[in-house]
Amino acid sequence: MNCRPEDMLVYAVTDRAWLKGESLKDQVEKALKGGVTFVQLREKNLDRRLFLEEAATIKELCDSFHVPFVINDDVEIALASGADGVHVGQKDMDVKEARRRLGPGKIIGVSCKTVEQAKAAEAGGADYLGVGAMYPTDTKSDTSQVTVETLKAICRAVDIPVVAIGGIRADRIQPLKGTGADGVAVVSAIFGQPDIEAAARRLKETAEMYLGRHRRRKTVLTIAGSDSSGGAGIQADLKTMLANGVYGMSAITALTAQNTTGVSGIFPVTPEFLAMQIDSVFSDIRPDAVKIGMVSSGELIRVIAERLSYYKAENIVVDPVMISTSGSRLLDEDAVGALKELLLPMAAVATPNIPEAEVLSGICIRSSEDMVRAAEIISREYGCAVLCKGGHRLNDANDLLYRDGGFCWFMGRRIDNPNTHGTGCTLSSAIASGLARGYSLEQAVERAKEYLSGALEAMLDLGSGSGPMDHGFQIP
Ligand SMILES: Nc1ncnc2c1ncn2[C@@H]1O[C@H](COP(=O)(O)OP(=O)(O)OP(=O)(O)O)[C@@H](O)[C@H]1O
Ligand SMILES: Cc1ncc(CO)c(N)n1
Ligand SMILES: [Mg+2]
Repeated sequence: MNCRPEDMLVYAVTDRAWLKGESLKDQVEKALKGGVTFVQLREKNLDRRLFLEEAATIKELCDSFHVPFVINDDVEIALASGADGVHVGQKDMDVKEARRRLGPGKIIGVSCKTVEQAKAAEAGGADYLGVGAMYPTDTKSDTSQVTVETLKAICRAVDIPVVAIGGIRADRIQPLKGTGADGVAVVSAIFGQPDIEAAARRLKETAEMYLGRHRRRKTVLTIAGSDSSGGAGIQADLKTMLANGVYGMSAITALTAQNTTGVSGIFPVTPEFLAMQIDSVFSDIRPDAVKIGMVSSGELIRVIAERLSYYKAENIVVDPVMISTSGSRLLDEDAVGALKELLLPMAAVATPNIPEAEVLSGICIRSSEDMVRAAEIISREYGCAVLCKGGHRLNDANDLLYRDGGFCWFMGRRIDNPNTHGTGCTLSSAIASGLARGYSLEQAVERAKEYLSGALEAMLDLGSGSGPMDHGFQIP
């Protein structure tokens, strides 16, 4: 599925009729600042050259806000502008033909009024449905109304996200509560308002109030050590998960007596007790993703691998913690083999720092090229994606993701902050949070780096050593 329920929450459809002298770009930017989660460019009579120009402009803007962008009806403009997809009506191009032309990676939305139309659209490959008109609307005069009961029946009948559309305003959202709709698509309730940004924000708050509750909060389990100073380990993980919009849970592998200057003691739990913690969580609240941090011994690693395999855990992020920022060994040397053979093959992604990547790959890393080679060796050897983190480099904070034979760089501006305790724990937990919420690995890494940079830029300065970050920083 290329789009997620949360993308539908506030779906803005443009309408040139509301421009009133400002550009469409300015209007859409205000809507994006107000928090709209999806944008559709709808043009019915615009010259095609201008249509394409407008589409390319809005696409660039939406990309900068990480908001999906589709074109109404016109597949060719969608392809030419690089839009994320199209939205087609019942009288427009058939969804299967649209899929044939757009390919698997694009979003296709389909307008529906009945359960039969909805099921046919889903079967044809639609990624979401637009259902309406829920109320009388000026935007589309030739459309009949859909009842709340029909909307509810459609939401029950399909698994793909559903957005309600047609004459919707903030004061008309409450009747949609409990239908299962994932959000509302609006035109004049945003673009026809004097303060577009404020209108978008009010719609989002109202939609979250009445429609957000049925979308289950995503959950993430961290299996890691406790850092008494709160800057790394499960403490950093849980703070990071909260800040990244998921519900965090923890199974503790070891207690560490630790602060910003070092680790003065490690008290591992027994394998039996670690298994009990994992079982307690999975038997009651299934995690949508799992982050594995500090695991000090091979026997604890074996228990984790066995339990996660039993539960068929998904979206596993393995942070191969070996040495703390303060230089203390956190993984027994004889456990490296178990980590490689048992945990890496289960991982959606492993996130070694440079020293850890050297241990796992067996090569020295002195350059960007070495980072690529090391990540490739680990990825090919253990079958997982590998994000080789660049925090230990001097001039930048670029991280290298290697997966399926290809690689890409995530550029990071070097932040002049000596307090980097827990950066690795924080990044891997933020990645797990993104995977739990349905982002792709690349999107999850990008959002995680954005979060981490903000938490570093907050310049928290605690302790006499390399201090923790400000996890309370919220990304937009
Ligand atoms: N000074 C910095 N400025 C910007 N980003 C940084 C900085 N230091 C680290 N990072 C980023 O933080 C993330 C973690 O990288 P790092 O190499 O610090 O991991 P780590 O050594 O495993 O951390 P930890 O010591 O917490 O285990 C990476 O995305 C890296 O690019
Ligand atoms: C408990 C714990 N896990 C991970 C790290 C890595 O920084 C740390 N310092 N402490
Ligand atoms: Mg680390």
